Amino acid sequence: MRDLRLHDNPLYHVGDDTSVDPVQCFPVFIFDDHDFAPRPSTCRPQHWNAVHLGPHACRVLLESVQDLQQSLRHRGGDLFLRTGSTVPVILQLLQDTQATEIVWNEELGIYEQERSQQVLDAITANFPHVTVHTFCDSTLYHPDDLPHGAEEWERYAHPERSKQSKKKQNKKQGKTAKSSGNHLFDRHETPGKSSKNNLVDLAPTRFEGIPPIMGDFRRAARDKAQVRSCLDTPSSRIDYGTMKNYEMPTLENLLRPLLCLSDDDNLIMGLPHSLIRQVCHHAIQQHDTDCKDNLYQGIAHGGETRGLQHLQDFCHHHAATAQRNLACVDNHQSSRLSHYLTFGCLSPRKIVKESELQNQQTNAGDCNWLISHMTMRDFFLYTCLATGKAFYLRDGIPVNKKAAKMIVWKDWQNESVQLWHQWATGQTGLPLIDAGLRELTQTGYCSNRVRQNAASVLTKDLGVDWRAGAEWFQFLLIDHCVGANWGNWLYFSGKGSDPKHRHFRTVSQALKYDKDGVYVKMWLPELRELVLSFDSEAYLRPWDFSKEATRWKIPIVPPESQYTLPDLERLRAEGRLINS
Ligand SMILES: Cc1cc2nc3c(=O)[nH]c(=O)nc-3n(C[C@H](O)[C@H](O)[C@H](O)COP(=O)(O)OP(=O)(O)OC[C@H]3O[C@@H](n4cnc5c(N)ncnc54)[C@H](O)[C@@H]3O)c2cc1C
Repeated sequence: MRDLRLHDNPLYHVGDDTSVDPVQCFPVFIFDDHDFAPRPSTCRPQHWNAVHLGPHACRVLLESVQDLQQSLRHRGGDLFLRTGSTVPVILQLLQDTQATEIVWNEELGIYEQERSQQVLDAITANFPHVTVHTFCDSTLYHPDDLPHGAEEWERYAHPERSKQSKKKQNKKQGKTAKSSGNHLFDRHETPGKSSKNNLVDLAPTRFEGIPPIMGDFRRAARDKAQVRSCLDTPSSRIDYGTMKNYEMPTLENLLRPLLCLSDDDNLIMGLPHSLIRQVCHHAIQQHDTDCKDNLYQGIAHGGETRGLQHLQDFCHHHAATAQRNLACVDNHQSSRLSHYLTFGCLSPRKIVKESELQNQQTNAGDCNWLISHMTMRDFFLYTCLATGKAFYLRDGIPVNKKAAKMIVWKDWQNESVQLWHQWATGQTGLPLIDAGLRELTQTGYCSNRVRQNAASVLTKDLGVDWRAGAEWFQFLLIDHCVGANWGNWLYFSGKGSDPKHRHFRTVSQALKYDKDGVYVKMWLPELRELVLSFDSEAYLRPWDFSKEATRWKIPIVPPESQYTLPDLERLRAEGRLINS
């Protein structure tokens, strides 16, 4: 599901280095029912449901599959579509095609890995002669190229420290696992599996010793691993096979389990079915809407073809002047590449390659930030793999344990459920947060700045279990990716890898990153109607503007807690705080 592209995709190069005859190939995509149907939520299993793939992500997925099918058809092949449950579908396919090899790219997440294991076990049991190849192709660095074992990670993350204790290390070095080199098809056997299979090793034990701090990870990964070169589009040696194909499902079809929720069904994240249906309708409306018609350019479509065009355009015309820190970003201010990466319509190596090309052409570091963000993304993806199930625990994996202890989660009682509802539906009274949740509901996207603030308020101000926020984001985001979403939630809730324990003061953030109030006005029509002021600050903290204050809802957290100390002092000195 996360490799919907032809460029830089090892699936289309299997056999390049071995066989003489062309390889017959049947590219298949399975719409697995489990991805679209409600399942128990992680944080309130008895009462609430969640879904693996929300409506906006479904839309982008469908567009990406459609695009890939078109591209394969242009090459004389096809993308064969199936629906149902992955395991029986694959067994049936092996039966129908009499294939001797099967290849897939791994999805990076613990539950995703469990599914992959189930498929592997079923194949081993039913088709012992079939060889399985698995790849890990959604990260910048290949897992085989990263350091192995705690000592090697430490050595690359802290070369200075390591030099000092070289003597000590030399003794131990014999015990350190060896890196497996830099070959394209290096893979690790999973112990106990048939030796003919070529399986990439993504078990948590493989990543033992991975640094919990982002800077350390990036340094070690950069210094130890090379970014592998991009593969061309499919090998010309592929002979596309033919078999029965099925119709592309419609988005309505995929969203049926959500569109048909009834009173007997558990609520998705405790929220009314009407809201869930509303999100579905937004997604359906945006399907095939041309983003150029959209004033805000907020609708992002899926597919490799669009992804490659957008990447080129962004790197060459906008990356140098991008302002990704703002609350309101269109697709010139921030790259808007995340949904292409999520579904594998673009490979991270392709992004780095295009960035380097632009850097060379301008002899400047226009795209350095983008390259650096690809290693940041790897940090979250690999941390997720390394952490295993602890990644989903309420108390998380804090690097700053002392500070993490200060965050106490409220029990799920009436008060916290109400706070949760207000936050999730964009009714907190804090314009930046409410605008963010509304934008997410309608489009499936909001900027990194807004995501950070929303996470900080829910966890550090309201004390609501971070996993509820992560699951609601999982439902809403077009670019949902387990490592990036859950990892960032852990980070900003104070239960993850943020050593500084950042606490965002949302009003001050709005004063800095949405200073003209463009963003909040765009997403909060009621604020626009209520506040008719020339002073843009009135939109960012309406309760402090006398006329409007009486009619604007009082924020659910004390407003003064949402200013930095310098802002609070300045505004107090100027006599501009009325209700704070
Ligand atoms: C609470 C929270 C949840 C998030 N959930 C996701 C998610 O599910 N999927 C996702 O791709 N990103 C997630 N992010 C990270 C980030 O917000 C988005 O990647 C970014 O906003 C997407 O917009 P863009 O493509 O224009 O990014 P840009 O700012 O242009 O960055 C370029 C690329 O770098 C990567 N990137 C940037 N920041 C991060 C980051 N903090 N963590 C990981 N990768 C990053 C993304 O692939 C992004 O496309 C989350 C951040 C927070 C705070």
